[in-house]
Amino acid sequence: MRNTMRNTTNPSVAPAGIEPGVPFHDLAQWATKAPEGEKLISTAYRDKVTEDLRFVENVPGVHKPDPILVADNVTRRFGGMTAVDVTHFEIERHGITALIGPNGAGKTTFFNLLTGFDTPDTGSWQFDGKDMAHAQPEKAARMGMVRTFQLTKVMSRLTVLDNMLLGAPVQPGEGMFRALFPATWRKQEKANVEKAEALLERFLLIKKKDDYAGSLSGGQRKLLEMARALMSDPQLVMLDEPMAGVNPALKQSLLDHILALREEGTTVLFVEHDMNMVRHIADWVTVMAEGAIVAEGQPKTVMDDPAVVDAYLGAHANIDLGDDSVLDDPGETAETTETAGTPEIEGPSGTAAVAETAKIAKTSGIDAKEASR
Ligand SMILES: Nc1ncnc2c1ncn2[C@@H]1O[C@H](COP(=O)(O)OP(=O)(O)OP(=O)(O)O)[C@@H](O)[C@H]1O
Repeated sequence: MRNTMRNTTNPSVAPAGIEPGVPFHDLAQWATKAPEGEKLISTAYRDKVTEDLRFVENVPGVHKPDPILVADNVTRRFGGMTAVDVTHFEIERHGITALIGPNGAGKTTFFNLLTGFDTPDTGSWQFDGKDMAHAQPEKAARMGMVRTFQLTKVMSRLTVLDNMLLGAPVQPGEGMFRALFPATWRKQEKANVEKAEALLERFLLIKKKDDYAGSLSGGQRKLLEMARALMSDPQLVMLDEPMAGVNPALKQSLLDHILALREEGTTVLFVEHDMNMVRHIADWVTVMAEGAIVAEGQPKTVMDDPAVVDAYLGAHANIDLGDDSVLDDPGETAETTETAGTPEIEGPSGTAAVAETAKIAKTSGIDAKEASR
């Protein structure tokens, strides 16, 4: 495997703590290791995934060489309508997999099922070899599987830093642990704050850490939600429409963060309608329509397939297939719904806030009362 991790000022010297060829999993440290003005660039995982997927057949439900998630016969019906009917689905470890398809194809419902936010009528799936079919969101998060939402679920009336701390992994028996070992608990809390700050630094939100999350723009909320998802050092991050509502300036930043995740060894599954993004960063594309997986394969093969374009991408196909300039075009405003710098303290309050906080806290297994303090 070729390793091209390099230090941009002195290519022969990797930053301290980063060994060539050795995956570097400590995200918080990663965020602080790159010297000022430099980027760590590695293609080790991209190379591995490209190699692994090179000879995989482009057929729905195909087996992959090193799957981190394997799902079988997952169905979900709403009344008489079948929203999800997936016979077999695998996600290649360390890869970036895009899940695409027309509106109403069942992508979000499938996400909800896999992460324990909804219950299937039938089906089973294993994450890293462990059965997950009945796992609640907090258990899924503890096991290394976290997600973000199409409409961000940041807590408007909590500070940016407190939102980050909601994503910190829970300590087993936290209440008693805290009472019996206050010093150890304080040490853990300090470590969580340090990790949160390092991630905020990396996601360019550190200056906002004491601001209410409600004052962030739409794009910044997406960044915050992604940063919060990383607090538990997940192995698999599932992003539901990360680009929706993000202005072009922040799109590039989001793309870079997703690419960086792969190079740290994190597996990414994302739902997206922005075909330009899919084509730029996906190692593998899976197409859903009417609840089923109807095509999957190498991005180029799938996205250039006229049958897929006509039948499944529909209205989204003409946006930017083949048009690289969309990412850089500052004049593109069609998807820009964010209002950078405009305070918009809305969102949950009172009991609604507590309920909402509890829901988010559950994804990381946090005690809800603690989260809403
Ligand atoms: N809670 C629900 N009750 C009833 N029907 C639902 C529910 N959630 C989803 N559906 C239906 O299930 C189908 C799949 O919806 P889903 O949101 O999963 O599609 P999607 O592919 O994510 O769409 P989009 O790209 O627009 O987000 C749709 O017909 C939707 O109306």
